[in-house]
Amino acid sequence: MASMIFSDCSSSATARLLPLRCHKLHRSCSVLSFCRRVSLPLTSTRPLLPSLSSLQAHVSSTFVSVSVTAKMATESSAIVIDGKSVAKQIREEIAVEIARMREATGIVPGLAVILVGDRKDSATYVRNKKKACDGVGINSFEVNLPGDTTEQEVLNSITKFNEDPSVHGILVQLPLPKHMNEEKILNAVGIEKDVDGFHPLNIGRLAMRGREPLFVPCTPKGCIELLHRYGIQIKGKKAVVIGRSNIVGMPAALLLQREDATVTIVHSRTNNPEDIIRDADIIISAVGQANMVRGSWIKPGAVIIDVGINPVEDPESPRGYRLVGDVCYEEVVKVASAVTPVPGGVGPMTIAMLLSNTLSSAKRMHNFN
Ligand SMILES: Nc1nc2c(c(=O)[nH]1)N[C@@H](CN(C=O)c1ccc(C(=O)N[C@@H](CCC(=O)O)C(=O)O)cc1)CN2
Repeated sequence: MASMIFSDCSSSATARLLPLRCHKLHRSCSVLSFCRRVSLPLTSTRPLLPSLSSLQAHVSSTFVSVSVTAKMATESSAIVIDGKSVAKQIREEIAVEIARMREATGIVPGLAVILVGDRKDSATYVRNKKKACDGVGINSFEVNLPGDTTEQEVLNSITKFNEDPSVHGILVQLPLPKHMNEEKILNAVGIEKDVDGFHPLNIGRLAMRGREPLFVPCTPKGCIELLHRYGIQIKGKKAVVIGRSNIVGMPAALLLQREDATVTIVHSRTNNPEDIIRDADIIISAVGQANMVRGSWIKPGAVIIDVGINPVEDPESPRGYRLVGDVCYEEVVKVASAVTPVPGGVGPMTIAMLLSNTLSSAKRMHNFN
C-alpha cells in the first residue's frame, strides 16, 4: 500500500518478508504460542461476543471446552477465532451429507483441479485440497501441467472436465504463469461447475441485488462463515475490506454488503487508510503485507479477519521462516474483541468452503436436497 508505512511488529527484529513461492509452507508459528484458545460455539445462532461477562456466564453450557483463564477478565484480550477447528467441524458436516447423498443416489461428488507450473505453495494447496476431498468422500481428479504449457492445453483440460458428468467442480489453481490469460482461462470453466466462483457471471450475480450466484469464492465465503459461526453480527456494522483483489477483497466487500454491512474498501491509493480502518467494527484484511495493520489502527472491540499469509524470516523456526498475517497480531489482540490467527484462521476455511461448493454443485446437478 503506497501510503502505508510497513513496519515489522514481530519479536524478531531481523524478520524480513520472504517470497512465498520459494518456500514450502509449514504449520508451526511462534505467534500462536501465546494465543488463548477458545473452543467453538456449537451453534451459529448464539453470539459468542456479546461481552466478557456474558461470555463467562455461557462458558460451561455453550462451548465444548473453554480454556479462558481469569487473566482474560482483567486483561484486554481478543477471542481467537479458531478457523482450523471450524473448518474441521464443517468437513465433518460435509462428510455426513456426502454419505447421505451417496446412499440415496449412488452419486459421489467429483472435483477436478488443474495446476500449471511448479510453484511450491500452489502444489501444497492442491495436495491439501486432494487430501481434504479424500477425507470427506469427494472424488478428486488432478491435472498437472508444466509451466511452459500453452493456454490451449489448459483450455483443453477445462473442456474435458466441463463435459465429464462425474466432475461437479473445476478449479484452476492461481496464480497462473505470467504468459497465460487468466481471464480467458477462468471464463472457460462452465458456470455450473465454477466452484471457485471466479466466473464473471457468478461475480456479476454476487454484485447485483436480487440475483444469486451459483457459487461464492471460497476465501471470502470462509470469512463470512467464521463471523456467522462465532455469532458476530454483520448487519448494520461498519466493515472495512483492505485490498481489492478479484479473489478476496472485492468479493468479500460484496458479501459483507449482502449481509447489510456498510462497506468501505481501502486500497493502495486510499488517503489516510488508518483513519478509515479505525472507524470499522469489522475488518477483513487481504493485502499480503506482513504485519501492516497496527494495533493503533483498530477501534477497541473491532473484529479482525486476517486473510494474509506472509512468510517472514525467522532463524528460530526450524524452516528458517514462519507465517504471519497482514495484521500485527501481538498489538491487535490487545485491542480487538476477536481476531483470526495466521496460520489457523481463514486459510483452512478456504478449503472447507471449496468442499462445500463442490457438494452443493453435485446436489444441484442431481436435484438432491
Ligand atoms: N483457484 C484458486 N487459487 C487460489 C485460491 C483459491 O481459493 N482458488 N486461494 C489461494 C490459495 N489457497 C487455495 O487455493 C489456500 C491458501 C492457504 C490455505 C491454508 O490453509 N493456509 C494455512 C497456512 C498454510 C500452511 O501452513 O500450509 C493457514 O492459513 O492456516 C489454504 C488454501 C491462492 N490461490
